[in-house]
Amino acid sequence: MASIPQDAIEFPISDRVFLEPHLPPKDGSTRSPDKPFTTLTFATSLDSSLALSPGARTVLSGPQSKAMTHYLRSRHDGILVGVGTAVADNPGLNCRIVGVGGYGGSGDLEGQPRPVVIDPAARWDYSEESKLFQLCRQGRGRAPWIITARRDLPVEKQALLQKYGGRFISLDMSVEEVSEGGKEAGHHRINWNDLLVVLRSNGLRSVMVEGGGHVINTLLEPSSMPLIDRGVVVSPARRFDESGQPVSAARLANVKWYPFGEDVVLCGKVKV
Ligand SMILES: NC(=O)C1=CN([C@@H]2O[C@H](COP(=O)(O)OP(=O)(O)OC[C@H]3O[C@@H](n4cnc5c(N)ncnc54)[C@H](O)[C@@H]3O)[C@@H](O)[C@H]2O)C=CC1
Ligand SMILES: Nc1nc(O)c(N)c(N[C@@H]2O[C@H](COP(=O)(O)O)[C@@H](O)[C@H]2O)n1
Repeated sequence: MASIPQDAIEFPISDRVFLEPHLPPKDGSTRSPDKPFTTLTFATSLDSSLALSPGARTVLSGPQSKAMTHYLRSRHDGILVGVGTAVADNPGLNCRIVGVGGYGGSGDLEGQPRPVVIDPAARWDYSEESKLFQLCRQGRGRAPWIITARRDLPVEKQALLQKYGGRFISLDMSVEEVSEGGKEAGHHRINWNDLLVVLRSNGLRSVMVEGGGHVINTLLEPSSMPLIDRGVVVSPARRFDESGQPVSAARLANVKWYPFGEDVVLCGKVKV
């Protein structure tokens, strides 16, 4: 057996049982033939925050639920975050569970998910020192795919990605005009259906969406929420019924709560 890095995490078999009904089927089958099984997962504090302040890397999960996150990662082909999270957290986006590739498993990257970063304007200023690429060099993680609307991609950025087996994937996105501090600005808006189709056509049979806030809130909008197979809710935009009364933005079916170390884990099926 290959040596196991010191940051490897154990996730006991007994703790895996409750998660199984919420996970992508092991045979790779999906509800829809052209899209991956999509799980939305994130940690939230009692006051419903993802982080202490916008863009601050914040550890909310206790050790057991962090281990659960890593186990979930091992069960998905891809992990998706927005560029806000990539910039704020400098994340590894790999899986540290003992037995996956790079953590005592086979020498290759078996069980290691593909990081996917939504970065419409290609603003993420990654380098050789970014944690993701350090892990690639150590054989403990895969290089990211970056989903972008930009066509004129910087050559050096492309070269660095390619060196580690990552790449940019171009996707058409609409641009929304918004007013920011009195100034007009254009914000890209991804079509989640298109994105999932592209990820499936690139070989991902399952995707775990981790955050951050903008990613979660747009995925939970009524038009894209049906694309989620499993997940929970944080703070999506308000919805109103025909008479203008506010209605809850998302509800879950088959809800299960599991006390887990110092945290509580909520799993469910998004009810459309
Ligand atoms: N507690 C948790 O489980 C997690 C917490 N976080 C936290 O979330 C914070 C980052 O959240 P945000 O700033 O909201 O950043 P984000 O990670 O949601 O990224 C936002 C950016 O990604 C792109 N993007 C996202 N959704 C898009 C869409 N539908 N269409 C087009 N482009 C899109 C845009 O460029 C946007 O500016 C950080 O503090 C991070 O630590 C992040 C992941 C998980
Ligand atoms: N499960 C979970 N709990 C928290 O408290 C978190 N802040 C996060 N964040 C997500 O994990 C990424 C960082 O971890 P790695 O370096 O990849 O191990 C971060 O980017 C968020 O996606 N998750």
